[in-house]
Amino acid sequence: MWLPDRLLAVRNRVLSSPGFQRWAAAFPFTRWLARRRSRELFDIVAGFVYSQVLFACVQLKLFEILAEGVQSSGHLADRLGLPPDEARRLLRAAASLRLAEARGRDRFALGELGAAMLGNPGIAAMVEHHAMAYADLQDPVALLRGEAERRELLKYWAYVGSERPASAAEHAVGGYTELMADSQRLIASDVLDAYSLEEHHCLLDVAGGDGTFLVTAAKRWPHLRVILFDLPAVAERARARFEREGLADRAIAVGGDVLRDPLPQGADVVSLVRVLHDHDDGMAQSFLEATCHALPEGGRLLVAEPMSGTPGAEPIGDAYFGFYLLAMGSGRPRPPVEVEQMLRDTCFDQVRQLPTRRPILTQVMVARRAG
Ligand SMILES: C[S@@+](CC[C@H](N)C(=O)[O-])C[C@H]1O[C@@H](n2cnc3c(N)ncnc32)[C@H](O)[C@@H]1O
Repeated sequence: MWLPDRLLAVRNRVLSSPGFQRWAAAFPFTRWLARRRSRELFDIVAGFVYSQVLFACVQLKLFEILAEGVQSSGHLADRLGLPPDEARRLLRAAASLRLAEARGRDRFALGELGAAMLGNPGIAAMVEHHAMAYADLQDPVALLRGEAERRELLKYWAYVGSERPASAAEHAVGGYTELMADSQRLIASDVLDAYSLEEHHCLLDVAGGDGTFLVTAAKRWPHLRVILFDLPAVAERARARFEREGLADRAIAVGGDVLRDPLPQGADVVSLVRVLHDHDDGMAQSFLEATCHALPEGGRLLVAEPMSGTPGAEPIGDAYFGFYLLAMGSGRPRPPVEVEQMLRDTCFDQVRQLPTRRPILTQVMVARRAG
């Protein structure tokens, strides 16, 4: 065995020995580390229960109620429609997770994380739709083996596994399009802070959802024309959005299927935001090839999505998106080096990864359309 592997095996043998664990928990210099390790492990063990506490808070609109001010648990029980003891149980659980905050013996206020939830309504929408993801993830081994029976997310994401996604009706795309729009608000500004469109004249957002990303870009750069391409029922929503935002003179929405229809011409920069990781390798490559045909030589491609192995956000890319996309039935988070290779294998060069404010939300890569 290679020396580092042998050392790793020794470390793991020591860490898993009950005698060592007892000693480390008692010894003053290792006690803090032992406590941190056991807390980290317990957080993983209990993660589902923590999520369900949050789910209950969101469903009962606890954060909105607490935002009105400090209240007694009895008063909160009435407002939440819960028996007093169970309201207290929920409030204490929420306080332990910093979603709420205990004030005195029996009064509660909004906690730090509850306040952050209120500021980002997209997170609450995500929490509510997780009911489907968790139903699908009930038997992860069956999912990994391709033997799972329940597939709620597959129905929710109407385009996944569909032969003719372009024929998806409005009611089939409405749910996921709204969910994406809610979370896109957080992402768009980080992406556009990482890459300025000042020097570009026309941005084509492929699979751009309801246009939230393009609206943010168009408002930031008043000279910029923007084109959205998505499935017809989704593009229709974007068209209405552009009109509502007063952008109809420089924003258009085109409906179609990236894999069958030509993309609109005329853009000098194309974006794929949270698109590649949604698709298995062959399909993701086809999306990239379509963008090659839409861009002139020297045009730029922006790829923005959470990626595998992001320092400080490893569990988001690899555990959360890895298993979410498994349950959805398509795609996988890729490390930047793989995304770069896919870009080079199509028509792109000068691939660069750009730093983003919150890599936990998205990574950004920019590449040049080669000749
Ligand atoms: C995960 S969402 C991302 C939406 C948006 N870019 C964002 O980040 O909010 C993926 C988008 O791809 C679109 N899409 C999926 N397959 C497509 C296809 N074959 N042609 C065109 N759009 C497609 C979906 O309708 C959806 O809007």
